[in-house]
Amino acid sequence: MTLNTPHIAPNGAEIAETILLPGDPLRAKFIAETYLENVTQFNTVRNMFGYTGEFKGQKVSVMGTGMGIPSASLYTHELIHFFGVKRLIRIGTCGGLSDVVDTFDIVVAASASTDSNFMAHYKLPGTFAPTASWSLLSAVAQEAEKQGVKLNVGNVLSSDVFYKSDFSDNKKWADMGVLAVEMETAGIYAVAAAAGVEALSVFTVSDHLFKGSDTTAEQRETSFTDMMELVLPVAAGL
Ligand SMILES: O=P(O)(O)O[C@H]1O[C@H](CO)[C@@H](O)[C@H]1O
Ligand SMILES: O=c1cc[nH]c(=O)[nH]1
Repeated sequence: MTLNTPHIAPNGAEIAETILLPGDPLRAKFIAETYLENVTQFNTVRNMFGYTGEFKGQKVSVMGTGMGIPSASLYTHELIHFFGVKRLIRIGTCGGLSDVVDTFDIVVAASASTDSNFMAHYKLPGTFAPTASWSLLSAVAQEAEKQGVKLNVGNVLSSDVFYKSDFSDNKKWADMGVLAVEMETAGIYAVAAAAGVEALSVFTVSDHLFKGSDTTAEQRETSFTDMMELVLPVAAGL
């Protein structure tokens, strides 16, 4: 039976139980073309490209989520509930907030604060704390140790607002020890938690909101490659 949803139409093509989720669908295409073998494209709806291939013989999918919690939570819901995805690894960019983080560092979200109202729809009798899967987080930490890669593991802010009307809001999150800002993780962690599946977000710091960044194309390329080399063996369960 071929199952399609309003936003994902594989027409019978396989989606792996583990999926990498960049925000940008063109980045999903680049990852499939650069790192995976025996690739098939499983989604083109709204140009939110999705692919399944193999990394060292193990099936892995990769698909864009778009930007923001409404978009990312919609795709992760469909991937989990209609296509049987069990492990979701967001691979994104983020803006550095904390002093301990520098541009091009790798950040791993152990947890995600948010200014979004998304959690309200769960109607919980309190405040939900979106948290990473320990098995994915510990696997990435072990892989980083093996590769000698430095990680910044902690809380990130998943914000609904890229251009804040009051820039000092960023400082308030930084003062709470929040490492970096991005726009999807709290929603992805909540959707995964509600479904009892695993999720983790890993980022490269593309800019720092309080430190000047004088960056080169080569540095950007290297930091992306470092993140991919860290995450791919984990996604493939190697
Ligand atoms: O690089 P991606 O994964 O899209 O992530 C970050 O970049 C976008 C904003 O430019 C937001 O989606 C934010 O979360
Ligand atoms: O969401 C994001 C991503 C990168 N840089 C930012 O400042 N915000």
